[in-house]
Amino acid sequence: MDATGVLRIGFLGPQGSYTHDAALILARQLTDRMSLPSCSRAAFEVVPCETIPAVIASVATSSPSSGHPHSSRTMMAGVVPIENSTEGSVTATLDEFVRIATERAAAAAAAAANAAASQSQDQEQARRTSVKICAELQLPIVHCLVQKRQSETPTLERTVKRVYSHPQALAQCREWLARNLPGAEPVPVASTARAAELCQNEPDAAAICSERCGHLYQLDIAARGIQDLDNNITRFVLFSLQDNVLQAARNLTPRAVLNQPLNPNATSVRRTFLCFSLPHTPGALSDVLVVVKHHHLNMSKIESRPDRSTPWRYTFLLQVDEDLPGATSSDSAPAERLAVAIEEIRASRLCLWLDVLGSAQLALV
Ligand SMILES: O=C(O)C(=O)C[C@]1(C(=O)O)C=C[C@@H](O)C=C1
Repeated sequence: MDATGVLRIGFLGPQGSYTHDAALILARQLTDRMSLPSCSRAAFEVVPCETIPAVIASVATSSPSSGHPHSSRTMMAGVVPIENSTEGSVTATLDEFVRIATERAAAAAAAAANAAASQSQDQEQARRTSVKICAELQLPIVHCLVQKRQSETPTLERTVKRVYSHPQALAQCREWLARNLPGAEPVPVASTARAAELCQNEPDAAAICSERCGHLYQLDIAARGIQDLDNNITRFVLFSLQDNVLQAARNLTPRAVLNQPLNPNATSVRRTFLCFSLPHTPGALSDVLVVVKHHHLNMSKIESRPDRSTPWRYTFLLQVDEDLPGATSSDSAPAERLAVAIEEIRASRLCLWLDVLGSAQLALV
């Protein structure tokens, strides 16, 4: 909670974006966990930001560690999309987390070497130092084509010259657009809700967004379920640098369907997000992966992002799930195995640096 007792959570806005849906679900489930004994539920406020970097910056820079401990406008946490099952990674999100990990690693190296970094650098690094991913939510994504309300119902072909949406949403509907609106120009904008907002004033434009978003901006729903794959799911992550949020989120296994009773027998797995840089030597990546394998940890995703300081060099993001069906009962507890694996990678200096971006509990229903 901030000074006003309200949990403020930033999200990629404006209102009506899919990230808004995710932020509302996560905020409700998180505040249920944070409720004080005397009241039923802590209050929350979800706050729209214009871009993914802005969501992350709002959390990293308005925290108590930024020197404003009593600010009533503290952004306690943020929600951003990280991956879609059809189109893959949300690179803007990955690049922001890579930036945080890189700065944190540099700060740790400077502290270790007792380097005399300038004060302003220290402050900038300190702000981002403890941002951690702490929960993951997966939402089914069903896209609609929406248009400004019109009195008659003209055909799509004749009326739509431009289709606004977030690049991920345009890509998830690529085949539908080619089949149904071959003459319309796809126009990428910051979010699906921003797209809906834009086409409120443009009769010859359409937007791709959710049905809720179309209604929110009082638009006509011209077509429903236009994503190319029926099974279209986006993963969102909650992140924070506040101890009470990180603590409350620790065992949170967020569900997309709110009123669904929790299955008491559902098992859950802990997912940890690692980020590292490697020496440019043969076998460097495989040496790290061998450690993960030896400790019976399940690598669920690997991704490399360009290192912005040197062309053709990369930083790696690794997702490790602490449960593997092949692990035997004689193995130590999964969390312990992960800690040992990380320690081994660090002690053997297999990476130039390695940062733990955070962990999230996932329900296996
Ligand atoms: O534009 C939005 O509504 C978002 O919340 C972003 C986003 C994304 O980046 O993947 C979220 C879910 C869908 O996959 C499409 C767009």
